[in-house]
This record gives sequence, C-alpha cells and structure tokens, in this order.
Amino acid sequence: MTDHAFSEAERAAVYKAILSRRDVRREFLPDPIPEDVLTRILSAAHHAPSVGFMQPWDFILVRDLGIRQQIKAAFEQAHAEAAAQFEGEQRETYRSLKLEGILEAPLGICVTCDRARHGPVVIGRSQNPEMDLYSSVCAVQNLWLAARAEGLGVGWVSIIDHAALAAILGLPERVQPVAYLCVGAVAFFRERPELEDAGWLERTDLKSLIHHDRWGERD
Ligand SMILES: Cc1cc2c(cc1C)N(C[C@H](O)[C@H](O)[C@H](O)COP(=O)(O)O)c1[nH]c(=O)[nH]c(=O)c1N2
Repeated sequence: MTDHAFSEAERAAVYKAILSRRDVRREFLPDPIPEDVLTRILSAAHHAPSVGFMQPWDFILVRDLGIRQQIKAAFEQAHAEAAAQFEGEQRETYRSLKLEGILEAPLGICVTCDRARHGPVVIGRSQNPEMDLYSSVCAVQNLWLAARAEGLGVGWVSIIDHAALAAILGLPERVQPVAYLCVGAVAFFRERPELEDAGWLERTDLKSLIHHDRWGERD
C-alpha cells in the first residue's frame, strides 16, 4: 500500500511538470548529464504502464558523435522530403522551423519496442497488437516529465525514416524504434510550444474536445 493522497505541494509539482514540459530543439547546452540524473529519468521511463506488464522498451543511449552525425543526415533527408509535402508560404515557414537538436544535445536516447518480448501471447494485446507500441510511448512520456522535473530538456525527432534509424543503431528485426529523443540541459524552457510561438497552430480549446456519451454531444 502507498499513501492515498498527495500533499498539496506534491500535487502542484506533478501538474507543474506536466504543464511546463516542452519539446526542446534549440535551447540545449553541451553540459554532460550526471549519471544519477540519467538513471532517475530512465527509471521513470521503466516504471511506465505496459500492456500485460510486457515492458517492451529498451533505451539506446547515443553519445557517439559519428552516430549522431549519421542520424542527423537521416533527419536532413526526411526533412527535405517532408518540406516537399507543404505548399507555398507554409513550406517556407516549415523550412524556417528548428525541428531537432541532434548534434547540440549531448545525448540521444532511442526508446524502442521489442514486438516479440515475452512471447506471442500477451495479456491485453490479442485484439490490438499495437498496444506494445503504445506502452513504449508511455515510457517516453514518463521520461519526458521526469526530465522536466530534473531541469533537462527533451526533443522528440520523428522526422526520420525509422528503418534508416534502426539500421544506424543496429536494431534486431523484432525491435522497432518508437522515439529518438535529444536530451540535455537547457538554457531555459519556453512558456508555450515553439510551434505556437511560431504561429503554426494554437492550443485547441479543451471544451471542444470533450464529448458526452457519443461523438459530437457537447455542452
Ligand atoms: C509523437 C511526436 C513526434 C514529434 C513531436 C511530438 C510527438 C508527441 N514533436 C514535438 C511537438 O512538436 C510538440 O510536442 C508540440 O508542438 C507541443 O509543444 P510542447 O511539447 O508542449 O513544447 C516534434 N518536434 C520537433 O521539433 N520535431 C519532431 O520531429 C517532433 N516529432
């Protein structure tokens, strides 16, 4: 048994981490991450919920500059392909955004999903086999929030061909990349998402996303 209730300060700290977490691309400092801090954020990730307690994740810690340069090159290629999908002014805005900090952050963490961990039958996965991937995403979010509490920035780089990333990292066939994260100390955390500051999109009104009993039934 654990304590039933959080104190007011504990509750406030949880919401502070959630509300002030940011995706970081440009504010990284080169300072190394202390080992005890790294262990704590990885432990937070490892305590995420997982379907059937499958714990399908691994954490590849990428410090080697040569490997990070290969990942950056894979990003550049995907970024050029993505830019071609936008039109006109939006393409120019997209090109002007900074969408990764692969070389600036001192550490990359690839969170993976072993799709075959603990055999073919897992509690909670038979109808929806993708639940293992969602579990690894929960690990990503735990890591992201713990990092925020530790004053570390995290930036998710998904503008990359995951097959190329898997090859660079030497992942076995059954192991899929879920997230490549740039992790490091930061100069500061932005108050709002960078995409909001750039005028790309605004935070959607929460009320408009809440439906009662059936789709479309709103207050
Ligand atoms: C699955 C997934 C994938 C990506 C992201 C997020 C998630 C959840 N985000 C970060 C994203 O842009 C950011 O979360 C939102 O803009 C909201 O900003 P904050 O995270 O609140 O700062 C992101 N950002 C970026 O600069 N490059 C990227 O490739 C990605 N990819």
